[in-house]
Amino acid sequence: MANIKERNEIKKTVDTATLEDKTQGETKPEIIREPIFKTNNFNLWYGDNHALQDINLTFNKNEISAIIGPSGCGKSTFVKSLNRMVELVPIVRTEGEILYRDQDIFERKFTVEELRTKVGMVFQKPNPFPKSIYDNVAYGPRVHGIRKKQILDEIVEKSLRDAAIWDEVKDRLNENAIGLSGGQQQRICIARALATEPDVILMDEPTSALDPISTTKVEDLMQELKKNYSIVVVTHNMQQAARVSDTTAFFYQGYVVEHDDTKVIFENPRDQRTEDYVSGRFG
Ligand SMILES: Nc1ncnc2c1ncn2[C@@H]1O[C@H](COP(=O)(O)OP(=O)(O)OP(=O)(O)O)[C@@H](O)[C@H]1O
Repeated sequence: MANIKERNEIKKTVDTATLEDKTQGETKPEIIREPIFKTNNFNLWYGDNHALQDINLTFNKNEISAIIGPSGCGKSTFVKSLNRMVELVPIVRTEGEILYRDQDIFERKFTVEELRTKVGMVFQKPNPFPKSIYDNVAYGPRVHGIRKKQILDEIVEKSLRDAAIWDEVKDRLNENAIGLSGGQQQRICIARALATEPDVILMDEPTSALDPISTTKVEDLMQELKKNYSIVVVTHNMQQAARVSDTTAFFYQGYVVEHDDTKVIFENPRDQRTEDYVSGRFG
């Protein structure tokens, strides 16, 4: 096992460079990891409660980045900081930087609306509007001023296809979305998030209210989506993090204990607390 310094060096190389493996005399496809989000000493307080402490994380484009950790450690708070939704809580105060594509999301010139168009969110409990399936998906584009039926039709179909639910709902687009199963509702919510053409999708425990079959569908969908989007997912389900994610960050009591490739976090973690958590010794 490489020592910490060596492993940091390896990680640095992987994070910033183009990798070529010529060990077998052949060149493997290049792996380029391009940062999409980077936080620099990010801190957050709810009143006096210092809920996030010196968070330094980098998430890469076209990867699934998982956030794990025991209840109350700040996972949801962190993910809601990435699209500034957390600021809806009036007692919130933040310090430090969150860079989205190298741009500080707290800078004046970057509006919250612009940020949330680029960084969509899917919640724990499917929350479709009590409207038709069509109107749920067309909602965001309409807010952005798209009125032409033909364009809306195209966006709705593409979003539902990308969310892997088109075949199930194409003949009932005018039915109320509330009448769908939980798993279908969650994919409608994913389609709704996709309809505004985001770059990043934040998912806060997207399958915790779903049955195992729906969970598998959403996990398969995440694998498809990462080809075109970047995903940050909070999960309580360790197997899910291990199955779907490229990197995993382990949060504990408001700070990041360890962030690395998911394989390392689950098979060879540096920190005893990570080892104890991923092996189910506490949680
Ligand atoms: N709206 C809020 N107002 C005040 N404090 C809050 C609020 N939301 C969260 N907190 C506090 O911030 C800390 C982190 O909570 P958070 O919900 O981010 O944790 P979590 O890891 O997502 O937990 P869980 O896994 O149970 O969802 C906790 O101490 C919590 O009590």
